[in-house]
Amino acid sequence: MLYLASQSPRRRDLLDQLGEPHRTLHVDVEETRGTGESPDDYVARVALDKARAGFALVAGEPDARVLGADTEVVLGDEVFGKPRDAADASAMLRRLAGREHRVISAVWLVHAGGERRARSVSTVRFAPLSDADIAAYVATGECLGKAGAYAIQGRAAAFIEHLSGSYSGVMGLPLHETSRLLRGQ
Ligand SMILES: Cc1cn([C@H]2C[C@H](O)[C@@H](COP(=O)(O)OP(=O)(O)OP(=O)(O)O)O2)c(=O)[nH]c1=O
Repeated sequence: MLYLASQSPRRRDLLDQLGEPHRTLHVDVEETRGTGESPDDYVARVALDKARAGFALVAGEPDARVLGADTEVVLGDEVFGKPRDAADASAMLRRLAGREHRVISAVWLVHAGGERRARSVSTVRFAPLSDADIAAYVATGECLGKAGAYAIQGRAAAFIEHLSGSYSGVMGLPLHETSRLLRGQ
C-alpha cells in the first residue's frame, strides 16, 4: 500500500492525478531551519522527517511505502514557509513582488527496502504588486497555510509573470519526479 504522510489537501489531489491508489497518514513534524542549514538541505530534511514519521506508523504492514514532501519558497538564502498570520503574509508578498524567487520541493519515499528522494526547483517571477493588491489578496485568506503566502493554483496565478520548472512542484508535489520515484527510477 502507498501512503502519503501529509495533511495537505493539495498533495492528496496531486497524487490522485498519478492514478496511484493511496491513503493519507497524519504526521506532525517540527519545521525549523537549523543554523547554517542550506535551503535545499532544510527542505530535504523536513520531507524525510515526514516520510519517516509516516513509515513509523505503518512499518508493521508488508509492502508499505510512504511518501513525505516539503515545499518552501526561497528568496536568496531566506526561506519563506507558511505565514504566521495576515501581517506576516503581507510582509512576505511585499518581498516577493517584482522579483524572482525559487520554490523548492523535496519528496522522499520510505519503505522497508530503503529511502529514496526526488527534488524539484522552480523559478517564479512575480509582477510588481501595490499595497492594495497585497491587501486584497491577503483578505481572501488564500495565503494562509501556503509557503511564501501564495497559491499558484489560486488567485495568486495573476501575480506570476513567469514560471520555469514544475507547476505541480510549486503546488507541493512535483508529479514527474514523484512518478519516477514510485516507479523506482
Ligand atoms: C508556493 C505554493 C505552496 N503551496 C502549499 C503546498 C504546501 O501544502 C504548503 C507548504 O507547506 P508544507 O510544509 O510543504 O506542507 P503542509 O504543511 O501544507 O502539508 P504537510 O506537511 O502535512 O504535507 O504550501 C500551494 O498550495 N501553492 C503554492 O503556490
